[in-house]
Amino acid sequence: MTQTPADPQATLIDGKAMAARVRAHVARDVATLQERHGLTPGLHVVIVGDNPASQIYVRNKVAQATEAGLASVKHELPAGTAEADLLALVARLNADPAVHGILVQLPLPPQIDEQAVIAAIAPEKDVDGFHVINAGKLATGGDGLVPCTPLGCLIMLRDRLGDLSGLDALVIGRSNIVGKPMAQLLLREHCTVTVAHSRSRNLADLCRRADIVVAAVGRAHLVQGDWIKPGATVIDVGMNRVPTPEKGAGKTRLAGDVDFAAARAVAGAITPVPGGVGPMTIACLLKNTVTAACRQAGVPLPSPDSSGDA
Ligand SMILES: Nc1nc2c(c(=O)[nH]1)N[C@@H](CN(C=O)c1ccc(C(=O)N[C@@H](CCC(=O)O)C(=O)O)cc1)CN2
Ligand SMILES: [Mg+2]
Repeated sequence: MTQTPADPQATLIDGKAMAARVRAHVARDVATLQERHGLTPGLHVVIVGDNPASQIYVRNKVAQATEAGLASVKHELPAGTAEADLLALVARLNADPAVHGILVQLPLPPQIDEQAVIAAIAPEKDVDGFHVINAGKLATGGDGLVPCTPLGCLIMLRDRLGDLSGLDALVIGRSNIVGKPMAQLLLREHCTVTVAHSRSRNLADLCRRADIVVAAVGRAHLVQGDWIKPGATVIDVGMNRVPTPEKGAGKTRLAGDVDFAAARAVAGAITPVPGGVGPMTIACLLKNTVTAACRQAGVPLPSPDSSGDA
């Protein structure tokens, strides 16, 4: 899928369609695991409080896991939950052999230390890939569990570009959840990786050199169309709420970190927001749960593929 002079628009990378393919793959693997080993991967999702966006993400996670054949359970705790009570639930799930994956939805209310909760999850059940053991394995070439959003980005990049070896990749953002693991994954793919962030001075110039741009900085439309190298692949992780006064007071819409319309006229391929990285995040959570279950049960993955497995 290359650009032609008659169609100067970049190819749209359809995260929704790709996520459906990943979920179908997961469902086939789950059916095979049940048939061959009597193993049903179990995913437990914990939500504390009533953040409306988190409620939707958790509902989607549990529904999509159930649809793929996983045993999926939601634990809803009130906003005022004490850290000790959440840690007690995590300890109970750690000890339960039917639970292969544990996810605590972020953000957590202010009385709870997120790092303490992440550290309490057994690393082999940490399907978010946030535990320091999994971060360390990713950084040192081990086979831990990889955070879902960067894993989804990598699957999209591989699908679009095939071998990434030698490409110049710019990751904008240095969070533990996206930017840092994304940079590690791209290094593992033999890219030349630059990590920029909100204080980088020469962002436009760094961007103009990049064959791959992953924007994960959380600033709507930061990346301009004329920063994009012609033909580059642009992955927009941004999920920013911007006001839409034309739709009424207080109304908002979702916007990425990239000026989509301007970048699409220059890039070779680009992810939309919504419908790009977001759906892949949840699909990769299901994929990680199957990986975790196979490792805990000591059975091989039914269909090991090359699409970003850790
Ligand atoms: N424990 C975790 N907490 C959080 C994570 C995470 O990976 N693990 N990531 C985000 C939220 N998130 C998943 O939890 C997530 C966010 C967005 C989407 C998504 O599909 N977005 C849609 C648009 C949704 C909308 O209209 O608001 C899209 O991009 O098409 C999926 C998952 C923070 N917390
Ligand atoms: Mg907090």
